[in-house]
Amino acid sequence: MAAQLFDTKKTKERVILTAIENQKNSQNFDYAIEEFKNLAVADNLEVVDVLTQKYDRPNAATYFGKGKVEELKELVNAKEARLVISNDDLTATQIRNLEKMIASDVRVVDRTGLILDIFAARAKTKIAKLQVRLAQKQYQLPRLHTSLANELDQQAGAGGASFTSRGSGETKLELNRRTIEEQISQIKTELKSLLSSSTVQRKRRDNSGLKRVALVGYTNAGKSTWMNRIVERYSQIGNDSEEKKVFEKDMLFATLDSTVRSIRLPNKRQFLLSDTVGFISNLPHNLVASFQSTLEEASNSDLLVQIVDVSDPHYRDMLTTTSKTLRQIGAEQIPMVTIFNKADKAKLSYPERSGEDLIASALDKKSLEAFIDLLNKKLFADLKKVELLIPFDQGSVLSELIENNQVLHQEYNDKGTKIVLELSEAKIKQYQRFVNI
Ligand SMILES: Nc1nc2c(ncn2[C@@H]2O[C@H](COP(=O)(O)OP(=O)(O)OP(=O)(O)O)[C@@H](O)[C@H]2O)c(=O)[nH]1
Ligand SMILES: [Mg+2]
Repeated sequence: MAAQLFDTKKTKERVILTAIENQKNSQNFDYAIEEFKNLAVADNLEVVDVLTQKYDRPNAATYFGKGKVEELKELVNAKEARLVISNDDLTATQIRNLEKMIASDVRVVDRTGLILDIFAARAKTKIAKLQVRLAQKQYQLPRLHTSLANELDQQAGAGGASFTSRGSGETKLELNRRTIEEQISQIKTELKSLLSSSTVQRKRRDNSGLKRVALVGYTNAGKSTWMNRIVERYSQIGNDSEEKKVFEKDMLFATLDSTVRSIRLPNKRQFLLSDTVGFISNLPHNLVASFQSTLEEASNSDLLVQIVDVSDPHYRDMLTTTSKTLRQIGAEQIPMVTIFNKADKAKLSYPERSGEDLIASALDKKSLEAFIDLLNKKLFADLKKVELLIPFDQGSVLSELIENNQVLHQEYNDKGTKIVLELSEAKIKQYQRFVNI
């Protein structure tokens, strides 16, 4: 990847981006190009030009039409680019043909390859690194062709081939196919053993019965920042909240793994909050396991909190991308509130509530309170007020109830302690025998 290969050289790979505008994407085409450019920049590449063509169906052999490929070739020479990236996925044939027609030392890759490259640079934990490597291998396999095979000859056994690296080894396409297949099965085995001993599993098996809230939304919207502000203020264990913080940074895909934290509000209501990987259009989510766990996290929630950067002129497109992704993963039925974040930057007044929405800034204390207020209303709407009578010999039940719930009223009679509190249906069932009727 760019980061691996060029960090030492301190030069950026010069790249030309290419895209086809068709009936389907023409409405948001400008935005699609901007998003594409941002991805390239996130991969430490220097975009020297963008070449587009209006075309309803990409050419099966060369993606672009013949004339356009000529134009691309001239542009590559004029701008001294060594890399061409297509906004659509390319087949092995298209890659091979384009590389042949442009120049032998120019690499052609596609958007999915680019996203995987960014992921490879961002992955920090051993599991995340292996997951991305697995995705890269699975992605390479059907796209294997001679020049990639050369590269793999040199890289076999190393930490995963990046598309900006080049080799000049002997071509052994079949051998390389088998090598990749073996690497895939090795990575899978390694991942399996790592995952079985990791906390990821423990989290999945969580049966605390606590409600789950997932922060979702477009990449760089401020999800991790909200997570950290909430953890700082309301984390279960106050003192080590520093340790519980997640990585927040002004970059695409700062977060690659989902993280779950237990939150306890001053009114004793508790829930699990998860920070997830950011969305972007045409996300290769079936490829990357870290996405799958994120998406699982989102689709197993009781409430989604969508964060959107309202200071971005394209925030409406970002909302559309998020709803499309949620639909794809079958999470569109889960109740959702939307935080129009970075209101400070957008110079809007905040915090301001409108129905299920909140205009807010993650940097503002009042916004945090408004957010918690909204959460309280949405997440705990199913709580019912009940009166329980706890006999005196059931002291531990009473203390557990007091510890975990806000007690609205408490008094004693000759049979035991009478308390009034709000409980979920499930909890009412659990304490059915104490319900005072
Ligand atoms: N001005 C301003 N900046 C914010 C606000 N919320 C977040 N940021 C900044 O936005 C950048 C991105 O924040 P993150 O929390 O990392 O965003 P994310 O949604 O987790 O991004 P990914 O993990 O990359 O998908 C950081 O530099 C934050 O400091 C806000 O309300 N106002
Ligand atoms: Mg994040």
